[in-house]
Amino acid sequence: MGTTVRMEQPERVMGIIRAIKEQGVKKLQVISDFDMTLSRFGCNGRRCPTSHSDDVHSVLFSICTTLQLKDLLHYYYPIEIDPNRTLEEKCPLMVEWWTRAQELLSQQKIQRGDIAQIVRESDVMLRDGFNELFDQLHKHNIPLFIFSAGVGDILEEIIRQANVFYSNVKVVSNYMDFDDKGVLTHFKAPLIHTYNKNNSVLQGTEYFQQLSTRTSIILLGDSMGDLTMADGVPSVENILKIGFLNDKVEERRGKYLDAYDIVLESDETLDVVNGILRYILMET
Ligand SMILES: Nc1ccn([C@@H]2O[C@H](COP(=O)(O)O)[C@@H](O)[C@H]2O)c(=O)n1
Ligand SMILES: [Mg+2]
Repeated sequence: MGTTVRMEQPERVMGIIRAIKEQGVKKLQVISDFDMTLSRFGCNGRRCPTSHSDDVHSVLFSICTTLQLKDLLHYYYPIEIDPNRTLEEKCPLMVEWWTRAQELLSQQKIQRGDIAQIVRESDVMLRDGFNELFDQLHKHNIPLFIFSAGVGDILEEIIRQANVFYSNVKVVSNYMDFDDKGVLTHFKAPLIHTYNKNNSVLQGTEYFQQLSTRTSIILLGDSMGDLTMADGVPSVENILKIGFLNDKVEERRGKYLDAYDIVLESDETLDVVNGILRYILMET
């Protein structure tokens, strides 16, 4: 299926991009979701796994756990993306999903040192064009904040194995906690799920405060929950929201077009993002 780029207000979008360019690279920061935004949604006709590893057939997980994680995914994921349910309905169910999945993972006696193997065995893939995105941001000293409800230890290892975990990349996510023998016992608080990716889980990080001069933002997400990721930025002047609409495209298009400035349908690449960045970074 071909890729489609949609915008409800193309003139407004051009205005935001021009304003970001005029403000200059020193004012820019990128805030991005990880799973299904920086990583691919589909590969070879199948769904790619997320950093939760529900679909990873790791020799380190019991078959029973793999099946239970899959059952959870099949039950809760349709709720997560249901455009007809309210946030009030979804939030407690998301907490339930994350809590149950984290408990299952915590029973697996995963060793800190196993994470690299779990990632190597997994089919998780970054979107085509990830090298250009990470390299350009690093070259121009543009901070990249990855705000993910996935598993931080796994996603950090994914970008490390892709050789793009540069010094300008900061990750906030759900992190594993290990005992003194390096065995996973539980996950650290706060629990970050799809619909609480906002300032409420960033207390104490001071990340956005340190970047208070970076008032131009490019926000990348794939969920309606990703739209609040920049809420903690003190004084936003220009924000360009780019949304990957990966699944249930027809049903969700209307809401995505209302919320995101640019909506990318069936696009497994970062080409549009890279094209916009190239234009912004181009010397005039
Ligand atoms: N057990 C779980 C729980 C959630 N997911 C998916 O992970 C995504 C969250 O990560 P982001 O980087 O996108 O914030 C979310 O969209 C869930 O569908 C999962 O795969 N397994
Ligand atoms: Mg996502």
